[in-house]
Amino acid sequence: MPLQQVLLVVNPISGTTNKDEIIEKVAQKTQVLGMEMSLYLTTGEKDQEAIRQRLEALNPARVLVVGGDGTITLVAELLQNQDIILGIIPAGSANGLATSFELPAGLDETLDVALGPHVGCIDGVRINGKISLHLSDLGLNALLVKNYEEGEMRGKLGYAKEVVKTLSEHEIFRVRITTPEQTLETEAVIVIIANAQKYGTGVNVNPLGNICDGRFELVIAKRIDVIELAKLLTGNFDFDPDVVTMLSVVEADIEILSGTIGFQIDGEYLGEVPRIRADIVPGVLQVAVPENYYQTNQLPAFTPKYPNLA
Ligand SMILES: Nc1ncnc2c1ncn2[C@@H]1O[C@H](COP(=O)(O)OP(=O)(O)OP(=O)(O)O)[C@@H](O)[C@H]1O
Repeated sequence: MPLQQVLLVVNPISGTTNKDEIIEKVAQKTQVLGMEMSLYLTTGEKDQEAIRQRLEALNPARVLVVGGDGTITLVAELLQNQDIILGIIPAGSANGLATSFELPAGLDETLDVALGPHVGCIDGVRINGKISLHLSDLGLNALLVKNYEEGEMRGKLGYAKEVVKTLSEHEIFRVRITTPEQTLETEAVIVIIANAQKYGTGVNVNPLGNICDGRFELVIAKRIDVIELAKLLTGNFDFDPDVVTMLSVVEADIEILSGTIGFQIDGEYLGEVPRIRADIVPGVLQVAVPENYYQTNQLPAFTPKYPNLA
């Protein structure tokens, strides 16, 4: 029988983790498990096309990704609706997706999960034709992402500096949100389109979120309010409806009535837009998760789409 193929995609420049040690360990573990590993190092140029070719040539059962959200999203786009499990080895400055799956801290434990038998699913949210797997938004945070991308300082200090700048220059906009259930017109500083619960920074914006429930949430903050922000951060979702509204939906049409506003998908700033349409694409990805993931999160058990791989 041919050996099971594993493609390891590594972004050599993401975060500060030593990638050589990870590559070495994956090589050892796959060998012990009777799998064959191939390595692809990203270059920052035409990586998606190069990975697509390797997927076609190798037909792997799994793709392990070592990088931040950018690299994971790049690979995840190629794995949609495929018979391939994604294993995440977080090694970026933003690891939002890893946070959602509560991956263990140590490298050995992370690899055991990434190569292990437990599989979860991720819904996608299709926004203006692009797939968001995590968190996207209009307004305040998109402006922060833009400022951070354009700023010269990286890391937490650079981020903090841009938070202060962004809070001083953010704008309040008028928005009309139409869902199958209702139409809502309101002022907002941010409209978050949330598939997951937390941003990569650990900020919990969507306590109700489940990444595989066939729905996504809209979190609309009408103004910046310290008390409501503290509630969000501590997972208390008894919001003052005058400040924060949450809607759980399968589709939404979001129109900016006061012109255009900054928009970001999964940490990538995409410019100002007058309108977005979003709808859920259930279970587009299969992801290796820790054994107790479903129990600790009180989620119904997930039956893999391709049980032969689990
Ligand atoms: N070999 C490379 N050289 C330079 N840039 C690269 C290389 N490989 C990938 N990249 C770039 O790395 C970015 C993705 O980084 P990723 O999100 O995985 O890590 P990160 O440390 O969280 O990054 P960031 O701090 O930019 O969010 C993409 O912009 C991609 O073009």
